[in-house]
Amino acid sequence: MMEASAKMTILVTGSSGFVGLNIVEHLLARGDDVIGVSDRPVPQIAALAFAELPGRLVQIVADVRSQHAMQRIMSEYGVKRVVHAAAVTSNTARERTEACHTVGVNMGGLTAVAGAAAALGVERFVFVSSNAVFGGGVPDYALLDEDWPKAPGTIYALSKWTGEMILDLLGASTGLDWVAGRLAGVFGPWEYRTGIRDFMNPVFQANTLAIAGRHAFLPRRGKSNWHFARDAASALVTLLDTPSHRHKVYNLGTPYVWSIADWCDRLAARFPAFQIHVGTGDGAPIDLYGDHDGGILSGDRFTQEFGPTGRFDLDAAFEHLMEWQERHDQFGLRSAA
Ligand SMILES: O=C(O)[C@H]1O[C@H](OP(=O)(O)OP(=O)(O)OC[C@H]2O[C@@H](n3ccc(=O)[nH]c3=O)[C@H](O)[C@@H]2O)[C@H](O)[C@@H](O)[C@H]1O
Repeated sequence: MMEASAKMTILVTGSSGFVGLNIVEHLLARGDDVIGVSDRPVPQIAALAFAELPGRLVQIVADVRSQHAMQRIMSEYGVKRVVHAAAVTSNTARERTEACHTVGVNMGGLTAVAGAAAALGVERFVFVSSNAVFGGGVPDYALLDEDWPKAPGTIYALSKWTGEMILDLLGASTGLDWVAGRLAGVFGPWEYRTGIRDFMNPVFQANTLAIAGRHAFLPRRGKSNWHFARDAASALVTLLDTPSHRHKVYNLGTPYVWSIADWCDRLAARFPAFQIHVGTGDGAPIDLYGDHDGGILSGDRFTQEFGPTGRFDLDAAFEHLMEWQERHDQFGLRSAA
């Protein structure tokens, strides 16, 4: 059962990151006040867009590893609920080369933020986890349930899985009402981490519209299980709104495979003057009509309990991303159309 929405003050860590920005936007749009905490400020373009929304955003640059700092912030602003999305994310240089830092931020940061929330009796805590906990050895496009064997293949993945266990212990000893949403690969608005050349965010150059992907992540064949950022944020906020969840962990993603060719057809129809080039970040071509080459499908438990929020609606996602790019004129879309 979801609670009737009354205006609230919600703390979002990692508020300047890709997923965090989508969560913040969702909350501000429905009128909640957000205390955004991260180690860098929200990009100016996002801050300007968010200023037009009904909710109010207070930005604080702070170290999520400091329980003292987190507790002071929560206490000062009367924070009732927390979404913890700050992390050293996967496939970044730091994650690959500084394991100690990744462990410190992802496990230490989680423990500090959750510890502060527990100490203050915050009513709900959502942890942004990852389906990386399952590792790479899963069957192609199997619909994984939450209890599928874990096999973290990186320190990042291990830090997310351990994070869930930390919360389990902390919840048992303090009564903290926590829940984890394990994200699948996410794409969409506010993707700044890898720059604008990210999967499905088209880049307009001369008369070519390039869709270039994040190295290892982009399927080389024409199917995908990627999850639209707005849907991911909406699913996480649904978990935030729900008291005493039936389960502690939810895989969040699309429960089915969708076609990159369908996405490209829409782009071609929208921008007939452009040639469309589709390739991976390293220049390798993608066979748009080929068979799939693996991925994890998830979101079944979420969909059964909360409805279709976790499903991927290709048309809605396409229109939303086009509208977002038009609004922010990210890629010279106005001159391109
Ligand atoms: O897909 C996923 O599975 C991932 O999705 C999300 O990552 P993204 O949003 O894609 O990553 P990114 O854009 O790099 O933002 C990181 C944010 O953390 C902040 N951050 C980082 C390090 C630090 O020490 N302190 C800090 O505040 C930093 O300032 C920024 O605001 C989840 O948040 C992640 O937990 C993981 O589950």
